[in-house]
Amino acid sequence: MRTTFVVPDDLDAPRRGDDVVAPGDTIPPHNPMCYGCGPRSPHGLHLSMIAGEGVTATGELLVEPRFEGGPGVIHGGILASVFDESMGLGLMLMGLTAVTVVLDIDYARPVPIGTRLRLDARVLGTRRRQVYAEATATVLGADRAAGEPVAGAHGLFVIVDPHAHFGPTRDLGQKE
Ligand SMILES: CCCCCCCCCCCC(=O)SCCNC(=O)CCNC(=O)[C@H](O)C(C)(C)COP(=O)(O)OP(=O)(O)OC[C@H]1O[C@@H](n2cnc3c(N)ncnc32)[C@H](O)[C@@H]1OP(=O)(O)O
Repeated sequence: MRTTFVVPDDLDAPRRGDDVVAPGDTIPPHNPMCYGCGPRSPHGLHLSMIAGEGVTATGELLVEPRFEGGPGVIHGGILASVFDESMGLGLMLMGLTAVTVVLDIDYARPVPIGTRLRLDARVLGTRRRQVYAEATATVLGADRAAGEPVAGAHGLFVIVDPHAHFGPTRDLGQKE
């Protein structure tokens, strides 16, 4: 996967939080109305990720017709949202809240509607409040050479205090 994103070479190793879900368990949505992971979001992606070992997570996404961009293929912005959320859920395994400040997507192949994608996300490391993560999307059930990713992403997230960060906007959120 080609990328122009530069990952610093002096990152601290990511540490899994103490009170987070075990490997093999579903990472809970951080907000039921979240467009990415919220089960109650009316038009959302309803993305779900499973915790892996360390600070890694995997998930699947069926590319539904409502995700169409170019004729018969996924919209690039939808795929960007999928990557943003899959990395965001993955880094919750560190037991902290962080928000995206940089999202970098590499679109390697068109992704047809009806495709089932496997998502692999992992935190690469941290530097002070910065958290670097990456993710890939691979076609499930395809005979594409050795499961080569069709797209990849890097994200830079910044750790925030959730009460301070979301306090001013919390009342604007959709009510369930
Ligand atoms: C309830 C559960 C919810 C859980 C929520 C989980 C969500 C998961 C999935 C969805 C994720 C999203 O889409 S989040 C939505 C989209 N993102 C946002 O709305 C974020 C908007 N941005 C911000 O609010 C602000 O930039 C902050 C709070 C993130 C940072 O501002 P700040 O607190 O003033 O901190 P600041 O000093 O600027 O930056 C901290 C460090 O990060 C670096 N830094 C900051 N921005 C950048 C940048 N663009 N590129 C490089 N580096 C950067 C700085 O150099 C600094 O490094 P150094 O000095 O340490 O070296």
